[in-house]
Amino acid sequence: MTDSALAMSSAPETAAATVAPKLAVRDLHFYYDGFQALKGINMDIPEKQVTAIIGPSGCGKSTLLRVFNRIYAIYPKLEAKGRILLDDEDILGPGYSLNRLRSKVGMVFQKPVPFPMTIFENVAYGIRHHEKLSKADMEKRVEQALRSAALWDEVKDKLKQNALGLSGGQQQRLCIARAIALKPEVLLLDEPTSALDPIATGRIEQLVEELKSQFTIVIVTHNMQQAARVSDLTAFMYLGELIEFDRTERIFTKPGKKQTEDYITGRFG
Ligand SMILES: Nc1ncnc2c1ncn2[C@@H]1O[C@H](COP(=O)(O)OP(=O)(O)OP(=O)(O)O)[C@@H](O)[C@H]1O
Repeated sequence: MTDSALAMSSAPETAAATVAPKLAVRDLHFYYDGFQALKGINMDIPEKQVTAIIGPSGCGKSTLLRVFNRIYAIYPKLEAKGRILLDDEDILGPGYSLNRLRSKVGMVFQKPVPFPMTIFENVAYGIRHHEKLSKADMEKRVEQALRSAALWDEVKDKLKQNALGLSGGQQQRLCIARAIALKPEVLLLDEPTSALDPIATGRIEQLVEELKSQFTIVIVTHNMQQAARVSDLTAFMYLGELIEFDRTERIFTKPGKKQTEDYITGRFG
């Protein structure tokens, strides 16, 4: 990110300046086997707000999102340099265990990927990995997660049915329920509606709006209207750099950079 963009992200008019950052990204660089996909990213992601990441294909949106829960950690040739502070603690540091990170940062992918097991088990499975709950408490927790994901009413009478029998939109809400059942603090959504029809998309967008009172949400989207509808802040990336990061309203009405303006007006990308 350039100095001026960094200054902009901490300007008084931005939400980032008025709400304490939940995630603070500091001079982040990322390499795929020597190829640099992220170049010196700096940004403050505020708590309990929705931050959208937009930009043309290949600009590094998904890479940035994935670094937030260190998905790359299992591949030896991928490397992140810099710091990402979650509540002031560096999640890239050697002392921060993946298990701890995964309990604090949940992720939902582009294509809904339910496990081939019952609807109930899909949500309970991850909880068991992190906590030992009584049967009654587990049932309560699963119900709570399904309610928060706006799916309970549709599945409460078929919790023992296989999750693969749900519609695509229901499967994606199940994946959101699975992520929030672990009570994360940050929820990462990687193009969560790109495989869904407009009605299912609308439900997920409404859900994002509801969930932001409980979670800090970061969403990668190709769909600029979606970013404009659901997010409080928008980050525009291009070729691995964070070009501009500001309140969504401002990005879409009065962007500070020509590249941002060209992108949102459809002149490139
Ligand atoms: N596993 C990988 N190995 C090597 N290079 C990769 C890998 N994944 C992504 N890249 C490269 O890193 C850059 C950023 O990719 P990334 O997937 O983060 O972009 P994106 O903005 O999310 O794109 P899209 O909108 O198409 O999903 C691209 O140049 C891409 O080719």
